[in-house]
Amino acid sequence: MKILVVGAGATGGCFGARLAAAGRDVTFLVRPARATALRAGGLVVRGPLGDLVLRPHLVTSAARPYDLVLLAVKAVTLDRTVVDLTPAIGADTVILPMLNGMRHLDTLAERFGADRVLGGVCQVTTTLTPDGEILQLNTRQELAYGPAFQPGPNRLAAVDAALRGAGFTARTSPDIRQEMWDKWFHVSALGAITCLMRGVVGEVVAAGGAEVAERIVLEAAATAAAAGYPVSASVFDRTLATLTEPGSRTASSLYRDLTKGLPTEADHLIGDLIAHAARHGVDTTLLRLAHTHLSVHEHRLSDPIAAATTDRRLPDGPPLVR
Ligand SMILES: NC(=O)C1=CN([C@@H]2O[C@H](COP(=O)(O)OP(=O)(O)OC[C@H]3O[C@@H](n4cnc5c(N)ncnc54)[C@H](OP(=O)(O)O)[C@@H]3O)[C@@H](O)[C@H]2O)C=CC1
Ligand SMILES: CC(C)(CO)C(=O)C(=O)O
Repeated sequence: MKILVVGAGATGGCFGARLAAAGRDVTFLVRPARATALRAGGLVVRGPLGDLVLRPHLVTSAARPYDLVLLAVKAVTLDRTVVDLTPAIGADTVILPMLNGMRHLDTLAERFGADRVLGGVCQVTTTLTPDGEILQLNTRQELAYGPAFQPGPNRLAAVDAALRGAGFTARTSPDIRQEMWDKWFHVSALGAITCLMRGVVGEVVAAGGAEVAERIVLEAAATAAAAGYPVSASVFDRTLATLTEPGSRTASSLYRDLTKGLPTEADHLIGDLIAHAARHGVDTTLLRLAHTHLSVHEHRLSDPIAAATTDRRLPDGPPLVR
């Protein structure tokens, strides 16, 4: 099975490297700057499971169809990426997105047809270092997938066979939409509290923020329930425990992007959750606060004037109040 991994970043680089190291036929679609870096230094994955250095097969434009496309870009570049990967989609291509959130499923189905789109949940904690290496922050690496729409791709069994036995847990899901909502609930709540407070979980808890974290978890859970995807008690409890654990260094990719000064998936993750909540009349005051906070960051990235005026003092003048 010919596999195209789109994006050799924190997730695509990690799972793609494992697949390539296991002998699968893997090509990475990357943009030119990433291609240059990977040609110079190789694809490097470091972490508690051991280090891996590969000379991956790279293309900077897709010239032919593949059997399986593993889509591993951030939502912020999704629109551009679906254009770039169009030549890779043939009559029998199956697309497995690794993005957090849900909205990308509709984007992919509208562009390429629902019968070739799988839902996917990617359980890994990885980040790109300034050198472009992939750093795995714990030992969990799991990919779950299943039809996102009915009827689903008829090649699911072949996809499953290609992904299994490559050094990470790969499994089909009986209800991938619920699993995606579970992950979305978790990552949005975690992203909201850590970004809002600008700290990892342990720092927020030490500052007295556990109650705020719990209220954010309740808002996210109420939204999932109202949308028809209630999280189970065990998913709820695990997320609440993760977000309120004293001393924990846990954060999310949303927080890592914010603190690195990068564009974030705020709209895709928290904005879209708020939109679902609004449709069902669910109160999301704290999620909206987090979204506003992140939107200021996004605005500042795209507006050089706002960025340049960060340090401007209030002009001298009469006092505003007595
Ligand atoms: N990191 C994590 O721990 C986890 C992340 N996720 C989710 O996975 C998704 C991907 O995140 P992550 O891997 O961390 O993101 P990264 O930013 O680390 O990687 C994305 C990669 O996509 C590349 N890219 C962007 N546009 C294109 C394009 N048009 N063609 C080819 N390559 C492109 C970028 O390359 P370039 O260098 O050119 O910008 C970048 O290397 C997100 O939705 C995230 O929420 C899910 C689970 C865990
Ligand atoms: C589960 C978690 C929080 C792991 O990093 C994640 O998916 C993310 O950071 O985007």
